[in-house]
Amino acid sequence: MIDPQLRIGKVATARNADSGAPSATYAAWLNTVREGFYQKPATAEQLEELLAAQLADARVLTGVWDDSAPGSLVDPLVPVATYATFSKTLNIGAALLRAHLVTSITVRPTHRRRGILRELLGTDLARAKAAGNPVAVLTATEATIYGRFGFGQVTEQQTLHLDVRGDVRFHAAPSGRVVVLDAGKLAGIAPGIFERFHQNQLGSVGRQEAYWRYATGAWGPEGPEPDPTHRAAVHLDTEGRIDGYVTYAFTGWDPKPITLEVRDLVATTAVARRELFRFLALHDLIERVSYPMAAADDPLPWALEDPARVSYAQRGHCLWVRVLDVPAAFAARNYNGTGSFTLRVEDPIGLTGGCYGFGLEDGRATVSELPEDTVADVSCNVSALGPLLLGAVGTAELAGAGLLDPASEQVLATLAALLDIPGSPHAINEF
Ligand SMILES: CC(=O)SCCNC(=O)CCNC(=O)[C@H](O)C(C)(C)COP(=O)(O)OP(=O)(O)OC[C@H]1O[C@@H](n2cnc3c(N)ncnc32)[C@H](O)[C@@H]1OP(=O)(O)O
Repeated sequence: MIDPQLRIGKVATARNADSGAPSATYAAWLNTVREGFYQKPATAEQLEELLAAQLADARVLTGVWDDSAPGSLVDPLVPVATYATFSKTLNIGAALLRAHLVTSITVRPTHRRRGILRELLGTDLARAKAAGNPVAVLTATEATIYGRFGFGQVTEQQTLHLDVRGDVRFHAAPSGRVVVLDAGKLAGIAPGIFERFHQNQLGSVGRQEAYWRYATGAWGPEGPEPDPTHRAAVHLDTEGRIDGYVTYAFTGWDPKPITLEVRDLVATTAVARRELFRFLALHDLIERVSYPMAAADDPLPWALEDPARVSYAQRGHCLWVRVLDVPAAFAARNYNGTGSFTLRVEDPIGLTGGCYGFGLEDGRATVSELPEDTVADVSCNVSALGPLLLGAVGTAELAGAGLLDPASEQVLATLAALLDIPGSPHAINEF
């Protein structure tokens, strides 16, 4: 429960009836989010852009207002906390699972540690479960916040630096061709290429509208305004079909090394990805290509005669997954072969706790809730279910980390044989 003078409500995205402009309530909400992440207030043009993008995402916006604040000092439209959600899909290997995306959480310093986040997230996750979402996902600012709410980290990201001084040699001969194009042309290309990537990449999350605006350079790193430094190229396969794109920018002659920064790189095949990196490496006068969304096990070094040209920085957590419906989520993933086991889940906020029976046949599962007093083969906290669902790490590693508690070594070996499937989850977006 939060303080009684705090009022939680939805923020209408409806436009002002007379002017058609974003409403004052929306503007106050949005600028509170921006303040929470230390961004400048949005201009009228930026507000318009951001509202249009959030409408395209069909976001549900929530605010918390403190009615006890002195009216002479504070605009009553300005909330003390913000919260937003929208709906996309999460690739769990065998299926795209409907996912409840949580974002834009801010609580003003004057109202922190009074349970506002707990109230907003707890209520929202219960609603998301009731609405039939098997999972909720978010990207977190700090790794220590969301485990207590049942989220588990499933992907990492790091910045890849490719030293492109001299001749960068690849093992494979060039394949297909790369075409540099006006970034505006990506409006009709980027969503389809990403969708093909998303269908095949374990851990990928559907992208919000903002990504298509970034792709064309209509939005830049500084926010929703055109970015004249933005460049784009596509890769065409040997049949002339577009199978990947990259957007990038020159970051200036200082500081050194002189860098070409990748804004986004989406490839539907390993060859397209390799060829887009080859294209980036071919730029004269550039010393380094930098790519911020590399996976923990990025394959690029394997493509190079000199893998030591690749180095990494800023490794950190990216995607966090919270299972809301164990039977629905786990019946949708792949397994190895045939077998059975029982799993007990502890859920401190009471959404998924209980005992579940897994019946596996030829790699597919039927998962059902069992009586509370069932003896379980393995038990875990709900926060281990995200990594378990996506195979973010092996079952033995999860147990070794203290996140999974098997009844015996034999049970662990059986679980590893059934659950450990090839592939590592990776997401190339933030939200
Ligand atoms: C998905 C996203 O939007 S990620 C972005 C999150 N937002 C930010 O980082 C912006 C700056 N930070 C904030 O606005 C706030 O400090 C928030 C949102 C992180 C926390 O909001 P609060 O209302 O203060 O959290 P609340 O009081 O409900 O705390 C809930 C629990 O989380 C813990 N917690 C809160 N913030 C943090 C933190 N930064 N690090 C670790 N634990 C935290 C609290 O200790 C509490 O734990 P407990 O209930 O187990 O004792």
